[in-house]
Amino acid sequence: MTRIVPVLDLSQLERGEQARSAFLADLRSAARDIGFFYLGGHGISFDEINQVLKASRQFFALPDAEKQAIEMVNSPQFRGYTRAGGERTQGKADWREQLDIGFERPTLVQEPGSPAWTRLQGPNQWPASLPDLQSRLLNWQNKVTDVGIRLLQAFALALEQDEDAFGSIYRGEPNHRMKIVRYPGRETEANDQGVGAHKDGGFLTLLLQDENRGLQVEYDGSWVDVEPLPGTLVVNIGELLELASNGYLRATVHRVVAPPAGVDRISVPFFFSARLDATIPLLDLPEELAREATGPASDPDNPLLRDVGANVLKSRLRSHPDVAERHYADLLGKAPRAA
Ligand SMILES: O=C(O)CCC(=O)C(=O)O
Ligand SMILES: [Fe+2]
Repeated sequence: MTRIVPVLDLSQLERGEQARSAFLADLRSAARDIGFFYLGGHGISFDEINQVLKASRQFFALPDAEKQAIEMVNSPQFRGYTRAGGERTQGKADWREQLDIGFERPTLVQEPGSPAWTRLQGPNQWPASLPDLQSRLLNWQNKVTDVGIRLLQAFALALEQDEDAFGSIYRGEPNHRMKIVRYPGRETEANDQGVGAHKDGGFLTLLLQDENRGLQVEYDGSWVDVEPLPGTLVVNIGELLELASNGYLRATVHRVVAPPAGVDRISVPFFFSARLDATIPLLDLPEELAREATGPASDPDNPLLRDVGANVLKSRLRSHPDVAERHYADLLGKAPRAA
Protein backbone atom coordinates (compact mmCIF):
# COMPACT_ATOMS: atom_id res chain seq x y z
CA MET A 1 0.00 0.00 0.00
CA THR A 2 1.36 3.42 -0.75
CA ARG A 3 1.49 5.75 2.14
CA ILE A 4 -0.86 8.71 1.94
CA VAL A 5 1.38 10.69 4.25
CA PRO A 6 4.70 10.97 2.40
CA VAL A 7 8.19 10.47 3.84
CA LEU A 8 10.77 13.18 3.13
CA ASP A 9 14.50 13.00 3.75
CA LEU A 10 15.97 16.28 4.98
CA SER A 11 19.54 15.15 4.29
CA GLN A 12 18.78 15.44 0.56
CA LEU A 13 19.28 19.19 1.00
CA GLU A 14 23.00 18.59 1.46
CA ARG A 15 23.44 15.95 -1.25
CA GLY A 16 23.93 18.00 -4.38
CA GLU A 17 21.74 20.11 -6.60
CA GLN A 18 19.62 17.31 -8.00
CA ALA A 19 18.75 15.81 -4.61
CA ARG A 20 18.07 19.28 -3.28
CA SER A 21 15.64 20.21 -6.07
CA ALA A 22 13.88 16.86 -5.68
CA PHE A 23 13.46 17.54 -1.96
CA LEU A 24 11.99 20.99 -2.62
CA ALA A 25 9.57 19.61 -5.20
CA ASP A 26 8.47 16.86 -2.79
CA LEU A 27 8.12 19.37 0.00
CA ARG A 28 5.91 21.61 -2.09
CA SER A 29 3.63 18.82 -3.20
CA ALA A 30 3.39 17.30 0.29
CA ALA A 31 2.60 20.70 1.70
CA ARG A 32 0.04 21.51 -0.97
CA ASP A 33 -1.59 18.12 -0.94
CA ILE A 34 -2.05 16.60 2.50
CA GLY A 35 -0.09 19.15 4.55
CA PHE A 36 1.47 16.41 6.70
CA PHE A 37 4.68 14.46 6.16
CA TYR A 38 7.21 12.30 7.95
CA LEU A 39 10.70 13.73 8.12
CA GLY A 40 13.74 11.47 8.18
CA GLY A 41 17.39 12.43 7.64
CA HIS A 42 17.07 15.14 10.32
CA GLY A 43 20.26 14.15 12.10
CA ILE A 44 18.73 13.48 15.53
CA SER A 45 19.79 10.03 16.71
CA PHE A 46 17.55 7.13 17.76
CA ASP A 47 19.26 7.27 21.11
CA GLU A 48 18.29 10.90 21.64
CA ILE A 49 14.71 10.16 20.56
CA ASN A 50 14.43 7.21 22.92
CA GLN A 51 15.86 9.21 25.82
CA VAL A 52 13.29 11.96 25.33
CA LEU A 53 10.42 9.46 25.21
CA LYS A 54 11.77 7.71 28.29
CA ALA A 55 12.17 10.95 30.24
CA SER A 56 8.60 11.89 29.28
CA ARG A 57 7.27 8.58 30.59
CA GLN A 58 9.19 9.10 33.83
CA PHE A 59 7.56 12.47 34.28
CA PHE A 60 4.03 11.14 33.83
CA ALA A 61 4.75 8.29 36.24
CA LEU A 62 5.40 10.77 39.08
CA PRO A 63 2.84 10.89 41.89
CA ASP A 64 -0.05 13.25 41.18
CA ALA A 65 0.98 15.59 43.98
CA GLU A 66 4.36 16.22 42.32
CA LYS A 67 2.78 16.96 38.98
CA GLN A 68 0.16 19.18 40.55
CA ALA A 69 2.86 21.16 42.36
CA ILE A 70 3.83 22.57 38.96
CA GLU A 71 0.34 23.04 37.53
CA MET A 72 -0.01 25.49 34.67
CA VAL A 73 -2.49 27.58 36.60
CA ASN A 74 0.48 28.87 38.65
CA SER A 75 2.05 30.34 35.54
CA PRO A 76 1.04 33.53 33.70
CA GLN A 77 3.28 32.18 30.92
CA PHE A 78 1.11 29.08 30.39
CA ARG A 79 3.95 26.74 31.38
CA GLY A 80 3.63 23.63 33.45
CA TYR A 81 1.42 20.64 34.00
CA THR A 82 -2.17 20.19 32.81
CA ARG A 83 -4.07 17.16 34.05
CA ALA A 84 -6.29 15.10 31.71
CA GLY A 85 -9.47 17.01 30.93
CA GLY A 86 -7.87 20.35 31.86
CA GLU A 87 -7.49 21.66 28.31
CA ARG A 88 -10.30 22.21 25.87
CA THR A 89 -10.57 22.02 22.08
CA GLN A 90 -13.76 23.28 20.48
CA GLY A 91 -15.32 23.52 23.91
CA LYS A 92 -14.76 19.85 24.77
CA ALA A 93 -12.24 18.44 27.24
CA ASP A 94 -9.15 16.73 25.78
CA TRP A 95 -8.28 13.44 27.43
CA ARG A 96 -4.53 13.88 27.81
CA GLU A 97 -2.09 15.14 30.42
CA GLN A 98 0.83 17.32 29.45
CA LEU A 99 3.74 19.51 30.44
CA ASP A 100 4.11 22.79 28.50
CA ILE A 101 7.59 24.21 28.06
CA GLY A 102 8.95 27.31 26.39
CA PHE A 103 12.32 29.02 26.30
CA GLU A 104 13.72 29.96 29.69
CA ARG A 105 13.73 33.76 29.69
CA PRO A 106 13.30 36.40 32.38
CA THR A 107 9.83 37.72 33.09
CA LEU A 108 9.35 41.14 31.50
CA VAL A 109 8.64 44.11 33.75
CA GLN A 110 5.12 45.35 33.07
CA GLU A 111 4.77 49.05 32.46
CA PRO A 112 1.68 51.09 31.67
CA GLY A 113 0.97 50.47 28.01
CA SER A 114 2.98 47.23 27.77
CA PRO A 115 1.26 44.93 25.28
CA ALA A 116 -0.53 42.08 27.06
CA TRP A 117 1.52 39.42 25.29
CA THR A 118 4.69 40.59 27.05
CA ARG A 119 3.32 38.63 30.04
CA LEU A 120 3.94 35.41 28.07
CA GLN A 121 7.70 35.59 28.52
CA GLY A 122 9.15 33.97 31.63
CA PRO A 123 10.34 30.75 33.24
CA ASN A 124 9.21 27.15 32.94
CA GLN A 125 8.16 24.97 35.84
CA TRP A 126 10.10 21.73 36.42
CA PRO A 127 9.47 18.78 38.73
CA ALA A 128 11.80 18.81 41.73
CA SER A 129 12.36 15.06 41.71
CA LEU A 130 13.49 14.67 38.08
CA PRO A 131 16.49 16.99 37.84
CA ASP A 132 17.58 15.70 34.41
CA LEU A 133 14.29 16.45 32.69
CA GLN A 134 15.05 20.13 32.18
CA SER A 135 18.35 19.67 30.35
CA ARG A 136 17.01 16.73 28.34
CA LEU A 137 13.97 18.65 27.08
CA LEU A 138 15.72 21.98 26.56
CA ASN A 139 18.35 20.13 24.56
CA TRP A 140 15.57 18.57 22.46
CA GLN A 141 14.05 22.01 21.99
CA ASN A 142 17.36 23.33 20.62
CA LYS A 143 17.87 20.39 18.27
CA VAL A 144 14.38 20.51 16.85
CA THR A 145 14.64 24.29 16.50
CA ASP A 146 17.63 23.72 14.20
CA VAL A 147 15.67 21.20 12.14
CA GLY A 148 12.77 23.69 11.99
CA ILE A 149 15.05 26.44 10.69
CA ARG A 150 16.40 24.20 7.92
CA LEU A 151 12.90 23.17 6.99
CA LEU A 152 11.53 26.69 6.99
CA GLN A 153 14.40 27.79 4.75
CA ALA A 154 13.43 24.97 2.41
CA PHE A 155 9.79 26.08 2.53
CA ALA A 156 10.90 29.60 1.57
CA LEU A 157 12.80 28.20 -1.43
CA ALA A 158 9.87 25.99 -2.39
CA LEU A 159 7.72 29.13 -2.43
CA GLU A 160 10.32 30.74 -4.69
CA GLN A 161 11.41 33.18 -2.03
CA ASP A 162 14.80 34.06 -0.67
CA GLU A 163 16.01 31.26 1.64
CA ASP A 164 15.93 33.69 4.56
CA ALA A 165 12.45 35.06 3.82
CA PHE A 166 11.18 34.09 7.29
CA GLY A 167 14.40 34.85 9.17
CA SER A 168 13.37 38.28 10.39
CA ILE A 169 10.24 36.78 11.96
CA TYR A 170 11.87 34.12 14.10
CA ARG A 171 15.46 35.25 14.56
CA GLY A 172 16.27 36.68 18.00
CA GLU A 173 13.93 35.44 20.72
CA PRO A 174 11.24 33.34 19.06
CA ASN A 175 8.31 32.01 21.03
CA HIS A 176 8.71 28.35 20.06
CA ARG A 177 6.92 26.02 22.45
CA MET A 178 6.90 22.33 23.10
CA LYS A 179 5.03 19.84 25.20
CA ILE A 180 5.35 16.34 26.43
CA VAL A 181 1.97 14.66 26.25
CA ARG A 182 0.45 11.43 27.53
CA TYR A 183 -2.84 10.05 26.22
CA PRO A 184 -4.19 7.50 28.71
CA GLY A 185 -6.08 4.49 27.39
CA ARG A 186 -9.76 5.27 27.10
CA GLU A 187 -12.00 4.28 29.93
CA THR A 188 -15.21 4.16 27.93
CA GLU A 189 -15.84 3.88 24.21
CA ALA A 190 -17.87 7.08 24.39
CA ASN A 191 -14.98 9.36 25.27
CA ASP A 192 -12.28 9.07 22.65
CA GLN A 193 -11.15 12.70 22.28
CA GLY A 194 -7.41 12.63 22.95
CA VAL A 195 -7.29 16.06 21.40
CA GLY A 196 -10.14 17.39 19.29
CA ALA A 197 -9.82 18.48 15.65
CA HIS A 198 -7.71 21.63 15.39
CA LYS A 199 -5.01 23.48 13.46
CA ASP A 200 -1.70 24.45 15.03
CA GLY A 201 -0.87 28.10 15.49
CA GLY A 202 2.84 28.36 14.64
CA PHE A 203 4.74 28.08 11.37
CA LEU A 204 5.42 24.36 11.56
CA THR A 205 4.89 21.60 14.08
CA LEU A 206 7.58 18.92 14.44
CA LEU A 207 6.20 16.03 16.41
CA LEU A 208 7.82 13.01 17.96
CA GLN A 209 5.43 10.15 18.62
CA ASP A 210 6.03 6.84 20.36
CA GLU A 211 5.01 3.49 18.85
CA ASN A 212 1.30 3.93 19.54
CA ARG A 213 -1.11 5.20 16.94
CA GLY A 214 -3.84 7.78 17.46
CA LEU A 215 -2.81 10.83 15.40
CA GLN A 216 -5.07 11.48 12.40
CA VAL A 217 -5.09 14.11 9.68
CA GLU A 218 -8.14 15.29 7.80
CA TYR A 219 -7.80 14.60 4.11
CA ASP A 220 -10.47 14.77 1.44
CA GLY A 221 -13.22 14.74 4.02
CA SER A 222 -12.02 11.72 5.99
CA TRP A 223 -9.54 10.95 8.75
CA VAL A 224 -6.23 9.37 7.76
CA ASP A 225 -4.00 7.67 10.35
CA VAL A 226 -0.50 9.07 10.75
CA GLU A 227 0.92 5.80 11.95
CA PRO A 228 4.14 5.78 13.94
CA LEU A 229 7.24 5.51 11.77
CA PRO A 230 10.27 5.00 14.04
CA GLY A 231 13.07 7.55 13.80
CA THR A 232 11.00 10.17 12.00
CA LEU A 233 9.40 13.42 13.06
CA VAL A 234 5.91 14.19 11.84
CA VAL A 235 5.67 17.68 10.36
CA ASN A 236 2.57 19.75 9.70
CA ILE A 237 1.88 23.28 8.62
CA GLY A 238 0.57 25.85 11.06
CA GLU A 239 -1.46 28.99 10.69
CA LEU A 240 1.47 31.41 10.40
CA LEU A 241 2.66 29.71 7.22
CA GLU A 242 -0.88 29.77 5.89
CA LEU A 243 -1.08 33.50 6.62
CA ALA A 244 2.32 34.29 5.09
CA SER A 245 1.52 32.34 1.92
CA ASN A 246 -1.95 33.88 1.65
CA GLY A 247 -3.46 30.41 1.90
CA TYR A 248 -1.27 28.79 -0.78
CA LEU A 249 -0.20 26.48 2.02
CA ARG A 250 -2.91 25.36 4.41
CA ALA A 251 -2.71 24.69 8.12
CA THR A 252 -3.87 21.11 8.36
CA VAL A 253 -6.69 19.92 10.60
CA HIS A 254 -5.70 16.99 12.80
CA ARG A 255 -6.74 15.25 16.00
CA VAL A 256 -5.73 12.41 18.29
CA VAL A 257 -8.04 9.53 19.07
CA ALA A 258 -7.45 8.21 22.57
CA PRO A 259 -5.73 4.81 22.61
CA PRO A 260 -7.64 1.70 23.64
CA ALA A 261 -7.86 0.70 27.29
CA GLY A 262 -4.54 -0.50 28.67
CA VAL A 263 -2.38 1.46 26.20
CA ASP A 264 -1.02 4.93 26.75
CA ARG A 265 0.53 7.03 24.02
CA ILE A 266 3.34 9.57 24.42
CA SER A 267 4.02 12.40 22.02
CA VAL A 268 6.32 15.41 22.02
CA PRO A 269 5.06 18.20 19.78
CA PHE A 270 7.31 21.17 19.07
CA PHE A 271 5.67 24.29 17.68
CA PHE A 272 8.07 26.36 15.60
CA SER A 273 6.72 29.87 15.90
CA ALA A 274 7.93 33.46 15.67
CA ARG A 275 8.97 36.35 17.88
CA LEU A 276 6.04 37.71 19.84
CA ASP A 277 6.77 41.23 18.61
CA ALA A 278 6.79 40.15 14.94
CA THR A 279 4.17 40.82 12.32
CA ILE A 280 3.58 38.16 9.69
CA PRO A 281 4.29 39.56 6.22
CA LEU A 282 2.44 38.56 3.11
CA LEU A 283 4.97 36.93 0.80
CA ASP A 284 5.18 38.19 -2.73
CA LEU A 285 4.49 34.90 -4.51
CA PRO A 286 5.30 34.38 -8.19
CA GLU A 287 2.30 34.59 -10.48
CA GLU A 288 1.75 30.84 -10.90
CA LEU A 289 1.63 30.29 -7.12
CA ALA A 290 -0.28 33.48 -6.35
CA ARG A 291 -3.06 32.30 -8.65
CA GLU A 292 -3.63 29.36 -6.33
CA ALA A 293 -3.38 31.37 -3.11
CA THR A 294 -6.97 32.12 -2.26
CA GLY A 295 -6.44 33.72 1.12
CA PRO A 296 -6.20 32.15 4.56
CA ALA A 297 -9.23 30.17 5.73
CA SER A 298 -11.21 32.47 7.94
CA ASP A 299 -13.09 31.40 11.00
CA PRO A 300 -15.29 34.32 12.04
CA ASP A 301 -15.23 33.09 15.66
CA ASN A 302 -11.47 32.92 15.73
CA PRO A 303 -9.85 35.22 13.17
CA LEU A 304 -6.13 34.93 12.50
CA LEU A 305 -4.14 37.97 13.53
CA ARG A 306 -0.93 39.05 11.80
CA ASP A 307 0.47 40.33 15.09
CA VAL A 308 2.11 37.23 16.50
CA GLY A 309 1.89 38.19 20.19
CA ALA A 310 -1.82 38.97 20.04
CA ASN A 311 -2.53 35.79 18.08
CA VAL A 312 -0.61 33.59 20.49
CA LEU A 313 -2.21 35.13 23.56
CA LYS A 314 -5.69 34.74 22.07
CA SER A 315 -5.23 31.04 21.48
CA ARG A 316 -3.61 30.40 24.89
CA LEU A 317 -6.51 32.14 26.65
CA ARG A 318 -9.01 29.97 24.77
CA SER A 319 -7.23 26.71 25.48
CA HIS A 320 -6.57 27.33 29.17
CA PRO A 321 -9.51 29.18 30.75
CA ASP A 322 -8.24 28.54 34.30
CA VAL A 323 -4.95 30.35 33.57
CA ALA A 324 -6.91 33.11 31.82
CA GLU A 325 -9.10 33.64 34.86
CA ARG A 326 -6.27 33.65 37.37
CA HIS A 327 -3.76 35.78 35.47
CA TYR A 328 -5.62 37.64 32.73
CA ALA A 329 -8.94 38.55 34.35
CA ASP A 330 -8.37 42.14 33.24
CA LEU A 331 -8.49 41.05 29.59
CA LEU A 332 -11.42 38.65 29.63
CA GLY A 333 -14.21 39.80 27.46
CA LYS A 334 -11.84 42.16 25.68
CA ALA A 335 -9.74 41.43 22.59
CA PRO A 336 -6.05 41.25 23.55
CA ARG A 337 -4.24 44.39 22.53
CA ALA A 338 -2.19 43.86 19.41
CA ALA A 339 0.81 46.05 20.02
O1 LIG B 1 -0.05 14.22 20.20
C1 LIG B 1 -0.12 14.31 18.98
O2 LIG B 1 0.16 13.40 18.23
C2 LIG B 1 -0.61 15.60 18.37
C3 LIG B 1 -0.78 16.70 19.38
C4 LIG B 1 -1.31 17.95 18.76
O3 LIG B 1 -1.83 17.95 17.68
C5 LIG B 1 -1.16 19.23 19.47
O4 LIG B 1 -0.87 19.21 20.68
O5 LIG B 1 -1.32 20.28 18.83
FE1 LIG C 1 -1.81 19.94 16.86
